[in-house]
Amino acid sequence: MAELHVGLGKNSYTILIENGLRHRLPEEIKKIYSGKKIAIITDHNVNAHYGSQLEVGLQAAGYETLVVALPPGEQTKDFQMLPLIYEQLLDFQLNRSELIIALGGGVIGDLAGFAAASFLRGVPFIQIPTSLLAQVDSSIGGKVGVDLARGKNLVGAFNQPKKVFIDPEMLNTLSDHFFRDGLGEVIKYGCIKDAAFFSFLQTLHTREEMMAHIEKILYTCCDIKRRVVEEDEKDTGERMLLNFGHTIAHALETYTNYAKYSHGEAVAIGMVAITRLSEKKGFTKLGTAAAIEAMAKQVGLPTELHMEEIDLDSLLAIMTLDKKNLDDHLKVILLKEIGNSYVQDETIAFFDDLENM
Ligand SMILES: NC(=O)c1ccc[n+]([C@@H]2O[C@H](COP(=O)([O-])OP(=O)(O)OC[C@H]3O[C@@H](n4cnc5c(N)ncnc54)[C@H](O)[C@@H]3O)[C@@H](O)[C@H]2O)c1
Ligand SMILES: O=C(O)C(=O)C[C@@H](O)[C@H](O)[C@H](O)COP(=O)(O)O
Ligand SMILES: [Zn+2]
Repeated sequence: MAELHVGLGKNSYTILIENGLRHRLPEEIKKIYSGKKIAIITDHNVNAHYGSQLEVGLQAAGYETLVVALPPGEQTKDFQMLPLIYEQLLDFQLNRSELIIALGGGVIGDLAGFAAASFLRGVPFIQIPTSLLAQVDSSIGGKVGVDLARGKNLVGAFNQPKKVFIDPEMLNTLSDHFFRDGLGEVIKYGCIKDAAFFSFLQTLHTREEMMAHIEKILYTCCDIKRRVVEEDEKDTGERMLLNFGHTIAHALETYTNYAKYSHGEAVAIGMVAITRLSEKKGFTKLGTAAAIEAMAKQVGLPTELHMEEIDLDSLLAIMTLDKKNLDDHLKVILLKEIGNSYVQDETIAFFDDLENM
C-alpha cells in the first residue's frame, strides 16, 4: 500500500494505491463523504466488471446511488455527451454538496470530471481509475474536459478530485491493447524526468514482467505527476513537460478521427517523431529517438508517423489549436537526453520537416 499527497492548498488530496482496494471503497468513501447521494459515471465495459460491486457496497453503506453507464471509447468524450449526463443527474436530484464518482479509464475520468466541474457550477468528485493510463496519468492533476470535432480536449477545466483510489488488481481485466497503450504514458515519464526509471523499463519485456513490478511503476509515475502538478497546477510552464509528444499525438488522433490510434499509441508515435526532429535540429543528444523507439517497440507500441498517408498542411492546421500555442509561439517539449526535458519557444514551422524524416 502506498499513499501520495498532492499538495495544492485547499485543492489538496491523496492518492491511495493498494491491491484489493476495490473491496474497501465504501469504507474509504465513508471517511470523506457523509452526504446522501452518489452518482457513479462509468462505461459499459468497466460497469460490467466493477459497477455492481461498487453500487451494492455503497448502498449497503447507506448511500442512494445512480449509475450512468456510457458506451466505451474516445467518441464518448464528446461535448454532446454532457447534456445526456446532466439530464440523468437532474432526474436523480443530485445537489451540489453531493458526490460524483468517475469509475473508468481516462475517457470517463476526463468526461465525468468535467461534468462534475460544470453541473450546478461544481459538484465534488473522486477518481477511481481502472485503466493503466488512468492510474498513471489522467486521474491525477485535475485536467478534465471533452473533445470537439475540431480537436482533442478543446473544452475543459482544472478541477481537482477529492481523492484518487487506485487498485492495481483492476488492471487484470484490462485488454492487452489498453495495457500496452498505457505504457505510452509510462515511457513518457521516464523520458521527461527519470532516466533511471527509463532504464528500469528497458528490463521489462512482457505484461507479466510489468505486473510483477506494477506498484513501483504506478508509484513512480504518480509521484512524478504529483510533483509537476504541485509546481504548476494551471499548465503555464513546468506542467507542459507532461505534454511531451502530445502536439503530434493529439493532431494525429484528431486527423484519424480517433479510429486508428488510441491515445498512448499516438503519444508513442509523437514522442519518437518530435525527438527525431529535435535531433536533426541539434537540440537533442543523438540516439535519443532510437532509444525511445526501441523502448516503445519492445512493448508493442507503434512508432512510425506514416506521413505518406497524411496531408501535412491539414496536420499542421490541427496542431495550431494546441493549447501550448501562446502569443504566436508554439511551446514544444524537447529532450536534451532521456530524463531531461525542457520547453522551447518555436513556431509551427518547427514541424515542417516531418515530411522529410
Ligand atoms: N486528464 C489527463 O491528464 C489525461 C492524461 C492522459 C490521457 N488523458 C485522456 O485519457 C483518455 C484515454 O484513457 P484510456 O486509455 O484509459 O481510455 P478509455 O477510458 O477509453 O479506456 C480504455 C478501454 O479500456 C476499458 N477499461 C478500462 N478499465 C478497464 C478494466 N479495469 N477492465 C476492463 N476494461 C477496462 C474501457 O472500457 C475502454 O474500452 C484520452 O481521452 C486521453 O486524452 C487524459
Ligand atoms: O496532465 C497534463 O498536464 C498532461 O499534459 C497529461 C497528458 O498525458 C494528457 O494527455 C492531457 O490530457 C493533455 O492535456 P492537453 O492540455 O494537451 O489537452
Ligand atoms: Zn496524454
